[in-house]
Amino acid sequence: MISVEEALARVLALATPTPAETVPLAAAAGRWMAEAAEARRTQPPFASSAMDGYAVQGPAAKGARFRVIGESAAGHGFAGSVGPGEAARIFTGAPVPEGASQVVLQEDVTRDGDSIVIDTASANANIRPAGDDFSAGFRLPPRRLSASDVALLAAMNLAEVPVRRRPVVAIIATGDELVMPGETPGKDQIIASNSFAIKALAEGAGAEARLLPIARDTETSLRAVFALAEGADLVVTIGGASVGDHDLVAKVAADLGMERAFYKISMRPGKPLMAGQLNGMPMLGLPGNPVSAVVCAHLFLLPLLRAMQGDPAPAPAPRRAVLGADVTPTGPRTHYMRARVQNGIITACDRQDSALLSVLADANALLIRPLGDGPRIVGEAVEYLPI
Ligand SMILES: Nc1nc2c(c(=O)[nH]1)N[C@H]1C(S)=C(S)[C@@H](COP(=O)(O)OP(=O)(O)OC[C@H]3O[C@@H](n4cnc5c(N)ncnc54)[C@H](O)[C@@H]3O)O[C@H]1N2
Ligand code: MOO
Repeated sequence: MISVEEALARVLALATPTPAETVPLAAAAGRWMAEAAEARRTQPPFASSAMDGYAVQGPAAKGARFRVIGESAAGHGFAGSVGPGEAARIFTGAPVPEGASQVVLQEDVTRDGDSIVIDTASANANIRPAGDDFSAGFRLPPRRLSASDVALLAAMNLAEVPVRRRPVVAIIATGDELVMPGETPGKDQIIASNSFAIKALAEGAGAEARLLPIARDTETSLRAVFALAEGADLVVTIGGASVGDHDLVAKVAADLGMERAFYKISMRPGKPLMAGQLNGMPMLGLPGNPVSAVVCAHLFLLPLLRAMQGDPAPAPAPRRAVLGADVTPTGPRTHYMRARVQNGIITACDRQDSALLSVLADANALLIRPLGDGPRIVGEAVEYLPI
């Protein structure tokens, strides 16, 4: 069995970035940029008013009087210039007229016909200089686009953006015991659940996920469903990864030409994970136990999907918290304990069986217990991954 770190390195070595495609900005949130973006203009392009008020040659002293000679509104600047003793009515976002150096808030003046008198003096200019936000040529390095990023790209006057094509993930649940939610299971059957978590996680990471039909525990059925994965960028199987007589995924994948990167990791849950390259496409064989599949997805599938979209640092980033309750020593496998973290305090869930979806759904973190770690007590610092 190899370590989690070694397994992650081998999984990431399977990643090839997907090709770039150009999408309209309105469809770009959540996508990974394929290259840096460059601002086509300066923002703001002119010195603009931060307030509604009067543009004057400042600083305007208390009691000073100015004659209002024009108006500058957003989208309609004042063509003239403001001299000593003169003011232009101005609104937020409007260009500051030539000659003006201060915008006095309208709340701080009394208007008297064509004049204003300053009631309250202020040192604030209330002017945003040209280029205060960014200048033409400003570069946004490649990253996964947030809502704020797409607004920034819009302000940079970019209508579309080159991004990595969404990796297409084919998800294959395996097992004679499985039926789809809503169907009527036979007396020995259960509902396929893992596939929905894996699909949701993959989509959350920017992938396009396809749920293929459930493969039955026969070589023929598995082969048939593997064939449906053709054209995907990544194939993920769930279950059938262990050593039982009906665990056929490794055999069928090998028969189909999978070059194995590894099988089995010293981690808990998730020991029987397999990974490799199947006809030029990376393949992850997740264990069937629901929690094992989801833990493996957080640790390996999501980093792989990030790497396929060009993320230069795709590995999970552990955070730190202090223990809210004691934990017992770990065994010979790194243990990813389902846990709840709140306000920097993390507490492992009472029950850690890898079949318990109700516990997983209650958890918001995986408490990382290094293999061979001793007992840890309340207040000790530990690492965790948010889930
Ligand atoms: N003799 C041994 N037995 C097992 C070992 C071992 O080392 N020696 N490892 C155990 C560990 S650890 C795990 S994890 C499981 C993994 O088994 P498989 O990957 O072969 O998964 P299955 O046997 O197909 O299923 C396990 C469990 O999960 C349920 N399952 C499977 N797929 C789904 C799905 N899509 N949705 C919901 N539930 C699913 C399945 O019904 C089983 O209950 O092996 C241990 N055994
Ligand atoms: O390693 Mo298994 O994944 O304990 O349930």
